[in-house]
Amino acid sequence: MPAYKRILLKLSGEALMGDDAYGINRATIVRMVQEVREVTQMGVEVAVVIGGGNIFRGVAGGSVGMDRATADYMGMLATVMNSLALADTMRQEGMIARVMSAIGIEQVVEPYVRPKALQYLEEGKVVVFAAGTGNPFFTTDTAAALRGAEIGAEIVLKATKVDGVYTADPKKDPQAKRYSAITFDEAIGRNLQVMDGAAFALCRDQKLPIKVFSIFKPGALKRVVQGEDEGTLVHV
Ligand SMILES: Nc1ncnc2c1ncn2[C@@H]1O[C@H](COP(=O)(O)OP(=O)(O)OP(=O)(O)O)[C@@H](O)[C@H]1O
Ligand SMILES: O=c1ccn([C@@H]2O[C@H](COP(=O)(O)O)[C@@H](O)[C@H]2O)c(=O)[nH]1
Repeated sequence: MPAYKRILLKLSGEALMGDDAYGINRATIVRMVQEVREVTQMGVEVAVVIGGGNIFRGVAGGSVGMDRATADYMGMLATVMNSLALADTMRQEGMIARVMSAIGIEQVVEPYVRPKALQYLEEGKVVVFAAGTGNPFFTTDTAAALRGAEIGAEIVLKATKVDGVYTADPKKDPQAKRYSAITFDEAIGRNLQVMDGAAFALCRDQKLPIKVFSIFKPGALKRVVQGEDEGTLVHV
């Protein structure tokens, strides 16, 4: 029995690489999609935001001398590519998905129109929100918070490379301890970098909880959706 009727799932772009150095690993994207399918089969309405870190990060482009806003637009276009790959894999796995872009690219995908997105969700289609917020200087974490709030999702699920929120970055500090739950104020106050501050602040203001869990752990998404103890809950 699912604990939620509608979720916003934020999928790590970087995780799409699997063991490759760059791009989209076929086996990885298929496995991710199969996990999403399991959840849709439980009757949960699923909207997805996928990152672009496997292809391009604006902040990295900016740091090597590119104009930051231009680099960020390239990052947003990277998320469009990932979204197309995700929706196509969903189609191959027997699901119906629609990609909606926050930046105009109409020959490729339809634009984001909130009522249309709501209609798709009510019809049981998976909606993939591409191009982040459509604005530079943001990330897809903030896009997930924004779209999650707009569509009335009950929770934002951040499926990432680590299995929760830690006292420090667990990839850098082996002594870091995982929280099973943490408030938004604490996460913001401690400057925990697992998600950007804008995303935390938006979810806090909208009282939209976030669950952070590992995208690499088989069955973790299903357990989260069933309300089981998995990852870290960030709450008001
Ligand atoms: N306090 C913390 N707790 C957990 N993870 C942290 C913390 N601080 C930093 N991190 C890092 O944050 C990363 C997750 O955020 P990030 O935005 O980089 O990934 P993503 O959303 O999975 O990727 P993408 O941007 O490609 O979609 C983790 O891989 C982890 O190393
Ligand atoms: O609203 C947004 C979302 C993303 N970007 C740019 O895209 C890249 C990739 O997104 P990640 O969340 O880092 O995976 C990001 O680094 C930004 O450069 C953006 O500008 N606005």
